[in-house]
Amino acid sequence: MDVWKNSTLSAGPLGAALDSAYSAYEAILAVMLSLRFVVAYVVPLFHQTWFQDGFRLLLLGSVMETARRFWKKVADRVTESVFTTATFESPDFAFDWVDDYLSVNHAWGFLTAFRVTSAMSTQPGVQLAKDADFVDDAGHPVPCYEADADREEFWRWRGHWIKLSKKPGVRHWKTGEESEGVIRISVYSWKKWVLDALVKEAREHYIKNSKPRLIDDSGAKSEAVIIAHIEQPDRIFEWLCDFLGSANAWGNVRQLYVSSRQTGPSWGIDSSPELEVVKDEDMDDELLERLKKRPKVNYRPAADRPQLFKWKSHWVQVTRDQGSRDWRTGKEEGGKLTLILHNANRSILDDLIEASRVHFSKASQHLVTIYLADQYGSWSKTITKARRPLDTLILPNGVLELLLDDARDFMASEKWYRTAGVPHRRGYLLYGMPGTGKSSTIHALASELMLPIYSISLATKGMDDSALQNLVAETPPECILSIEDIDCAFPEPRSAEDLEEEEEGFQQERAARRRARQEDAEAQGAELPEEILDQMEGAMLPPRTSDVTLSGLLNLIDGVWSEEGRLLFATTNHIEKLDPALIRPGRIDVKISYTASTRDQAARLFERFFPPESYPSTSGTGSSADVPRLSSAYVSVSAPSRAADLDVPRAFLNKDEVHKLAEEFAAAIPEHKFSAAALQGFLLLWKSDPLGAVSAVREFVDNSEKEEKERDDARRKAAARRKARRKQDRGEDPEVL
Ligand SMILES: Nc1ncnc2c1ncn2[C@@H]1O[C@H](COP(=O)(O)OP(=O)(O)OP(=O)(O)O)[C@@H](O)[C@H]1O
Repeated sequence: MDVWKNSTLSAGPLGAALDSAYSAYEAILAVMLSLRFVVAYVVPLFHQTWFQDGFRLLLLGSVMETARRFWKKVADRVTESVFTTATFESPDFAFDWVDDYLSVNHAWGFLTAFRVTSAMSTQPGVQLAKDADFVDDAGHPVPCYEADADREEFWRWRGHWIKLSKKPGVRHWKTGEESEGVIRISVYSWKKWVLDALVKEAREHYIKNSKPRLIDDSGAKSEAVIIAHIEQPDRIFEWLCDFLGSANAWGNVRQLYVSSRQTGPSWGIDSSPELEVVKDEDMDDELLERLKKRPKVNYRPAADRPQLFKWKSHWVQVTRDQGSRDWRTGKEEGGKLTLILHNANRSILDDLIEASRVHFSKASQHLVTIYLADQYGSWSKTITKARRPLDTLILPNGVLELLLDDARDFMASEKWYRTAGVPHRRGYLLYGMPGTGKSSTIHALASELMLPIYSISLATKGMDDSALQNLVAETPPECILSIEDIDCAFPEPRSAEDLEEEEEGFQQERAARRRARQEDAEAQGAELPEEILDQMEGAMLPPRTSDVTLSGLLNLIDGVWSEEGRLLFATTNHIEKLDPALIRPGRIDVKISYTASTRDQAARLFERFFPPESYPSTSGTGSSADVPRLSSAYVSVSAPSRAADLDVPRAFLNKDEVHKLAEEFAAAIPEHKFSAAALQGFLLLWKSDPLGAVSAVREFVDNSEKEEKERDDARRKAAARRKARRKQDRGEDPEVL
């Protein structure tokens, strides 16, 4: 038939008939051949006993297999109608609900297959009570058994038989969150409500009692949670750090940074209080006492596994991502906190942030927070100082009251400003010689008005208009914006000689200012590290000019960002350098001049230092230990010897006596000669001996005047030397000095 197949001719009806006939013939032939084969070879086999047995077995097997299949079909049908089956897959929350519920209710009681791990605080508790310690008393991890049911398990729940199986999934390396795990539950009941009730109960149990499994912030569960990222140096970062510390959120943190520096926010991780110094034979009592004063150890959580803590019955997961650290100050920048609320209700996040704000404000109500600007335009450093009572400032009568009333009135009249179409801003300029209380005034006002201070020093190297704009844009509506050394924005063309001279004067001024700040902090029992002092004065090194322009400053004052009820305080030691446009009314509304102390101020300062009924009426208790520390600053003043016997009861100076001493002290001080800072420095030397202070004040004045004269002479000589050098350089004949 190949002929037909390959033929290009059409076969036609006759061809087709012939073809069919031939096919039939072939089929008959095949059947006959098969029959012949069967008769010849197979039939005889049936006479063989072994074949008959084998055949019977085969037949039986087929029948049995058919019956099994039939039964399975029937059983599946019955199961489908009688059982309710559910599958739970991780990382869905439903997996955790039932996983936890089954574990807690010992549903896997007869199971013999487990996955055993050293306990992780994140997983639902098999054989572990919730919130149990996951390490033993010696600090070693305890084992944790988890069901690994590759076969089915039966469990009786509320009168129903339940068939269980579980395939544990894969764990996330960091959070322990599980994925690809499967739990299958079949309830022997066709009523779906039994399964429903089980799932509901498991869910409720999980929400009420269980510590949730940590979750990955990019994971599938994120739809059912709220994830919030908070970055440094935002203020909320600081509130939260403080709050999380108080909520013991870092209680179980395992990776810590340990340092003796006390900078940065408080994380609430304290060193063990029960540590005690044990005296040994190499230790005398003095050393023991000294060792007992343990330095504070600062623990910071490293970027570690997320931590879970409960806040108002809500589970909150927090992860800390570390920013970069300044190698010099150890201060961290660009850190991040990620909060995951195991709840999709956003109002809980609002509540949490509000609670942290309130907590922060309460904790710092006796403190003033000062945010310091860096040259990159961010508020990168924060310091807190004790509040400064107004009466610690000795200013001409009425000045403080005026400032305070004005600021209060301004803050209370936002509506008036709006209705009158006047920009709601108020500018104050405090100007005058260094050390007369300008910064202290801002500090005291901030304390009284309970406002944070945002402090920018225009002398900060690299500060420019755009940094200034960024900084101001980031300040909150209610704050004091303090711009120090505002005159730096107005450099004058100066000769090299002027510059050199100015630099010399500046360095002296700078040293005095640092000393005053350090002493101020010490008087409050604090210590200002060098880097903070640098920052407080903007790490100002020559040239003491700024890249900030007049228009930049005017923009700052006039710009839209200034109309939010902020109090602007500008300070300068050189009002004469300021452009009149900057300080015209509307930009600067109140100008206060700070001068060297009058006699009256000196007397008040003395009385503030020595309250009545606190000091013995005889001299001799001056702390000689203080002298070396401060003497370099305020010429040599000899402290009296500690001759008086402290055990002998003596009368204390009463109000009149103190007043009299104050007048005596003030009489020795020339009017408008010494700044309050200078007088304060002197009085600090005698802080426990008012009589000694009075008897030494004349020497102090004489020495100071002498020193000033020497300084002037030295400055004049240096200037003359420079002039002579320049003449020589020009080839002229230098005058002989
Ligand atoms: N009028 C004052 N009353 C009380 N203490 C003062 C007064 N003036 C200065 N002091 C003290 O002197 C120190 C320095 O004061 P402060 O920094 O306020 O001066 P300042 O005028 O801002 O100086 P500068 O212009 O150098 O910044 C502080 O310890 C402060 O307590």
